[in-house]
Amino acid sequence: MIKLCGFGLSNYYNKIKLVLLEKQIAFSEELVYPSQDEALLARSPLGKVPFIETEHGCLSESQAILEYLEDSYTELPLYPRDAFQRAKCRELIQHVELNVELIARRLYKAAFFGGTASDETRTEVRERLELSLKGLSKLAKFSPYIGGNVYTAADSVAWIHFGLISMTTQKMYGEDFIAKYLPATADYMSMIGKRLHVQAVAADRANAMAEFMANK
Ligand SMILES: N[C@@H](CCC(=O)N[C@@H](CS)C(=O)NCC(=O)O)C(=O)O
Repeated sequence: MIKLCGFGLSNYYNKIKLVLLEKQIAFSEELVYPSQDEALLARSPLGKVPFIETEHGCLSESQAILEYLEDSYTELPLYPRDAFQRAKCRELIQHVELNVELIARRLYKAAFFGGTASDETRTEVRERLELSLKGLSKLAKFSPYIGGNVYTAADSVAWIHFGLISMTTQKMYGEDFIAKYLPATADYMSMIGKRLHVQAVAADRANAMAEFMANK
């Protein structure tokens, strides 16, 4: 059985958890926090989460994990069948993660964990986020799903990251950039939020947050 390793506040961990649930793949979970411990580095080379344990060995990087799950468990596909549409789905995921989430990530410490961000960082992140979100607004369809009329892996990814990015920009700039540049996300997020497995992930994440706050 697949073992998913990481912690419930991690957006990339929750991305894979949601994919496992949507594809109805049996899995167990192991609570693992990122670190540079040798024991962890042997399982995840940068000490990051998530990673999964499979019968073949460990696998890190959430997108490699998602594609492994998609290739190995074909019954409930999360990518379209058509090659071009599959590529469009991957294109959306790449834009959300590389051009938006990874940029916003530079502010997470300052926004949520008592860190600081210089004025230069704040300005640079703002400019890059605004450009990227304008670009994403040209790609995202929200009709009603992000890539069109079928729920795909890109929706699992978008739902997970959009919420966190909204909170980050509200905290850092007093403005929700996701709502500003992707206004259709208001209806979209509440529609996706009604899905059974999305609700399960959201509930587990809320518990993880309560635990984190209690131990702060
Ligand atoms: N590209 C990685 C990103 C994973 C990632 O950044 N995970 C965070 C937790 S959400 C982490 O482990 N951070 C610790 C670190 O950067 O050292 C993936 O898609 O799996």
